[in-house]
Amino acid sequence: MIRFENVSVQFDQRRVLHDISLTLTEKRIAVVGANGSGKSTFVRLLNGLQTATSGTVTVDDFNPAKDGRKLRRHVGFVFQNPDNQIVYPVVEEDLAFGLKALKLPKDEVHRRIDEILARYDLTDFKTHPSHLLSGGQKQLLAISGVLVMNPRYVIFDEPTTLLDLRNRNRVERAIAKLDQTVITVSHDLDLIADYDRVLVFDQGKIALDDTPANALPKYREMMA
Ligand SMILES: Nc1ncnc2c1ncn2[C@@H]1O[C@H](COP(=O)(O)OP(=O)(O)OP(=O)(O)O)[C@@H](O)[C@H]1O
Repeated sequence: MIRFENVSVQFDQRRVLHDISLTLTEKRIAVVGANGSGKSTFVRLLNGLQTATSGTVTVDDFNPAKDGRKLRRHVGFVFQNPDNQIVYPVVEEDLAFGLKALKLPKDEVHRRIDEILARYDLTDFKTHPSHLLSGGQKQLLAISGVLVMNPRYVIFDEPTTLLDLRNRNRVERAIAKLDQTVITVSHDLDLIADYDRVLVFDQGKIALDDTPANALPKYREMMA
């Protein structure tokens, strides 16, 4: 369970999140809103990439402000641009990178890597240079690098923005199949149309908190 209690975030003199209080228990939660409304700041609070200026964030038994390292294994984060996420020059090395910190037996490391490559049709690219993958394959590799760690939550920050329609659809299907709790920031409203809950951000506050069926038509009106 995720809980925000009176959470605000301020950069210099500017408040970008205002006194957010909520509890998240749903399996698929979408975060939408205009550019600069605070969506990324909100989700970055969930794995300690961002700390609250005031208030408390709790993710299960973790306090992201204090348990950053442990929490990053519990809460995986997929960035918009996979180039910011893929750090090693060869596909299998990139997947092994995070796993090293878990100190797993070698055969378990290989098993997890082979399983995730197979899941996303990347097996043939196991020993390929990561930077030569297509944009869609890179995004799937970035997702694989997060999932191979078996996180409890996966956050996607605009996962389809840079993709063509075919790869967008692949990523949509990949997200839909996940067992984890998923929190997705997106401007792609079709991507989140069947989610359980939508949080609509407006100038650092939650303007709407509802099902997609109720929230999205109102959001479209807000943006008209
Ligand atoms: N590290 C930072 N230092 C200063 N200002 C920041 C920082 N991070 C974000 N901001 C500012 O906070 C506000 C909210 O940014 P945020 O990235 O959370 O918005 P967003 O809703 O995710 O926007 P977008 O849809 O454009 O990605 C913006 O005005 C942004 O410029």
